[in-house]
Amino acid sequence: MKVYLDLLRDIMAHGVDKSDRTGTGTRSVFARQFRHDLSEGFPLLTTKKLHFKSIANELIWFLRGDTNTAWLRENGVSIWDEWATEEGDLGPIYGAQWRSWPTADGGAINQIDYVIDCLKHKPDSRRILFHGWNVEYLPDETLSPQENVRQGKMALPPCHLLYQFYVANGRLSAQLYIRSSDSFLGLPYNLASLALLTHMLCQQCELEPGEVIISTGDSHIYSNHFEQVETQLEREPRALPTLRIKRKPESIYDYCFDDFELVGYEPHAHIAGAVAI
Ligand SMILES: Nc1nc(=O)c2c([nH]1)NC[C@@H]1CN(c3ccc(C(=O)N[C@@H](CCC(=O)O)C(=O)O)cc3)CN21
Ligand SMILES: O=c1ccn([C@H]2C[C@H](O)[C@@H](COP(=O)(O)O)O2)c(=O)[nH]1
Repeated sequence: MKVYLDLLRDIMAHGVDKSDRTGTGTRSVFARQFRHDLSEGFPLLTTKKLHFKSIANELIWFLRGDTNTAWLRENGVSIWDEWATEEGDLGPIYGAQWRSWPTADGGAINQIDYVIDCLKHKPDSRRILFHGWNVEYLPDETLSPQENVRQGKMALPPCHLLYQFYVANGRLSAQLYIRSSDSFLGLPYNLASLALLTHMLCQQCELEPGEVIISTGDSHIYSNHFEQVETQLEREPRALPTLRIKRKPESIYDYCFDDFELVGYEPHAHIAGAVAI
């Protein structure tokens, strides 16, 4: 993933050192974009080993509309634990907004159903998107994630916000806007997750995978990840794996981790880095 490594180089070389909410400190640039053609392989980093199980299960969990960590924990994923209440609640984060964006009359809108319907019946639409930034439920930054959840707010405001889809010549492309991007830890997850979602939508809607495009707002590297980033930049990228989906589930909501197989994933060793809370 040269495009990803180029972004890391760009941030290290041109970034401004800024303070941040977590008190860690970041080096940051604003507004970047990179793209990857899915016919060239599945965009899972090879310059460090990624835990694909966490990535796939997090996406399945979002699609379930789930916002409690219990299901994630049962499925071996701990990446959301630090922000959850003792009961595992995270407030109305991603899954809630994707699957049941609340309406003024007490109803809910399933934005994923809307996207699938567009892809099947109106693929030329310029309105094929879903959004997570529901301002009514954004947290109060002066309170902890857990206090926000207890007040009915999100534990964290969404980072990967806006997913837009585009069909041309039977190929589905997807662009994701990430307002704030932890480029060492979060971004590799966001990229692989976007690619996986695109593959799933292709299978469900009988389309071929096109490009994935990531556009980032505040694109940062935390100061306690600089060393890890340097290590990664010294490594030679390897061939990307390919994704095989072993069966066609009945709907986008029926995938499980075992449906996916990564063929030829031979990354460099994992590089640990602390997550800023
Ligand atoms: N600072 C920060 N960065 C993020 O990327 C992030 C947040 N906060 N808060 C909410 C979610 C949770 N996400 C996370 C949280 C932790 C890891 C992480 O520690 N990943 C390790 C492996 C951990 C594992 O798979 O169990 C890694 O090396 O990738 C990744 C994404 C993405 N988000
Ligand atoms: O999917 C995700 C979720 C979170 N992040 C990162 C981006 C920031 O480093 C933090 C969120 O802090 P804010 O102060 O709310 O921006 O989490 C990510 O990169 N990807």
